[in-house]
Amino acid sequence: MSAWKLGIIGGSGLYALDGLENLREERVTTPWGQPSAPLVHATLKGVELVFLSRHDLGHKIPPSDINYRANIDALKRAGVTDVLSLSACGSLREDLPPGAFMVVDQYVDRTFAREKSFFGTGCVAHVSMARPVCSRLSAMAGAAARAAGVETVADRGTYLAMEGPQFSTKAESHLYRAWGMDVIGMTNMPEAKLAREAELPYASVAMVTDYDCWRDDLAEVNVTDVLAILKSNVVRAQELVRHMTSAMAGAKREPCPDGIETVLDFALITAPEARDPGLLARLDAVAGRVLSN
Ligand SMILES: CSC[C@H]1O[C@H](OP(=O)(O)O)[C@H](O)[C@@H]1O
Ligand SMILES: Nc1ncnc2[nH]cnc12
Repeated sequence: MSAWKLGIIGGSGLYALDGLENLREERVTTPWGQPSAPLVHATLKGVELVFLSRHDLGHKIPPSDINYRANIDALKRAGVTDVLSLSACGSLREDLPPGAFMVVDQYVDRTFAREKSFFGTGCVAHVSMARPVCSRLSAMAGAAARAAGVETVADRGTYLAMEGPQFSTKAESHLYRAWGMDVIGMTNMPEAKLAREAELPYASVAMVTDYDCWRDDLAEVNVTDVLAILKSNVVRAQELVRHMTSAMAGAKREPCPDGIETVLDFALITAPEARDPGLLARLDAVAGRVLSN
């Protein structure tokens, strides 16, 4: 058994994983409230994984109501070493058609109605988000997407996170293209920021379902069309996960090459005597490594 323990956050259309072994469902709560769904502990190709459905079975939770803090805290408590996010997205680029997968390497966060940090009054921290994803996990995700037979795989690109739940106006869609954004979605922020605060290496595969609404020659994005494309994307995402765990089974896990597992060494600013014991207690999983002595 390798030392990898992969956390997988499944987005729209991906409410469960196929082919899991030694499956055990666990309903947990965290100091931040309840995660979106029960954690599914399992093995795949001999690698331990923990699956969490972001919107819950039946797609009950909208992007703004997802308890991102509870989701990341729960995965951290479950002992995952790495987190892979699988998400539907709209494309802002002609050469990323529906069915293409993009491994995200940058974000622009335009969300505004979500809790974005584990830290706050009584324990202030500022982590770097300059390089928001884990380069090793992202490279593995790109290789696994190709091995899964995905025709168009982009190894990098910027994901614009919008608040939603409404899709964008044409003016917004054109603006984001002018900004050089590649894909658009509603969930990767603050998820990626919180994973970083929790010192969890995070990678995200954005699976294109539509061209949003910037193309005048095509119908504007709507849920019915998204669902039709999602079905085939999800089959390939399941295959991607199988290839990813195969690669992990064959490679001993070394510490994250980007130093993500120790970012809090350089992030806490509140003097020890000024820290709020109540907040410190809630941070036991996320920041216990640096706060426990
Ligand atoms: C069903 S279309 C809009 C919905 O899909 C994406 O969700 P996820 O990132 O969890 O796959 C998008 O962000 C919206 O929440
Ligand atoms: N066009 C779009 N905008 C935001 N989120 C999406 N998820 C899938 N397609 C999307």
